[in-house]
Amino acid sequence: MRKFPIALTVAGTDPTGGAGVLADSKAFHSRGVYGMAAVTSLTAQNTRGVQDVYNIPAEFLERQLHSIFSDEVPHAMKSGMIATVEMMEVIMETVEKYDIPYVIDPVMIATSGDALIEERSIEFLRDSLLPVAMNVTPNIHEAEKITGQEIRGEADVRKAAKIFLKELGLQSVIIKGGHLDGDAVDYLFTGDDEVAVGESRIDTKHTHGTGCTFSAVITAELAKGKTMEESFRTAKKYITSAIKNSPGIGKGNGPVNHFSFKGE
Ligand SMILES: Nc1ncnc2c1ncn2[C@@H]1O[C@H](COP(=O)(O)OP(=O)(O)O)[C@@H](O)[C@H]1O
Ligand SMILES: Cc1ncc(COP(=O)(O)O)c(N)n1
Repeated sequence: MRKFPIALTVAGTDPTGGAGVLADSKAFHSRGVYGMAAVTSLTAQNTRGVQDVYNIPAEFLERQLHSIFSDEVPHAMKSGMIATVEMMEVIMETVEKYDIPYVIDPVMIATSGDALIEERSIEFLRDSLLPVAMNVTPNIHEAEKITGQEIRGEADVRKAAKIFLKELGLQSVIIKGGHLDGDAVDYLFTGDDEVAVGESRIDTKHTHGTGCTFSAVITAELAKGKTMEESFRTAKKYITSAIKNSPGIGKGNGPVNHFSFKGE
């Protein structure tokens, strides 16, 4: 393990701490990694939904990233909610300049169903941002939006993965099956290799911030120098435990528990 692994998240805020940069930094900390955060949007949201969004001007995101990278280059970074094309451009330039492992959680809508990014950003994400990433972690809805393929089961997941790897220029993709029927199975595709990890579905409404947390754990593990497959397996164990032991905060879809996973 690196002596001081550093992971960076570039994402929005959730003032109730369930999703976005707060969830990410809790996950980084819990995995023994020093966390940094550059904020893309401030949201007014809670476990019941998103009440308002304020997008940070792209120039100010650029300043945050300059402050970080001119001082210390993180070992890995992730992004979550990136509402505008202008912010995506800034992130793309940073990743190209510093060439660090970069995981995209292609956040589009919140668990509550509220839209978090502009529709035109999806095209830029697909055509320009994805190719600079090491990995992307779409849920089923996001994978459908990006690939234009309907995903009903495992065979469709494989077809979509092929598009990510062969047409969109990704080295690897993790398609999360949290929204499919049956067990919660996630799939890592790297070239011709496929690793599927499934856990029994937990009957709960407390899944706010699961996608954020999952990709943050992957990023933390990559920052330590772990492989993509090792990082994926750790993230799956972490999120399962975090959902199982959710603290039951709020009146809606509550957050997960960052204290519960004790594994290596
Ligand atoms: N009810 C559940 N029981 C167990 N695991 C779940 C459940 N819901 C989601 N997960 C897992 O949480 C992670 C986030 O997945 P998903 O809900 O698909 O993404 P998102 O939060 O981006 O919508 C995945 O590892 C998924 O398998
Ligand atoms: C700032 C921010 N980023 C991401 C999400 C999505 O998280 P989830 O889909 O798990 O609710 C969110 N609700 N808010």
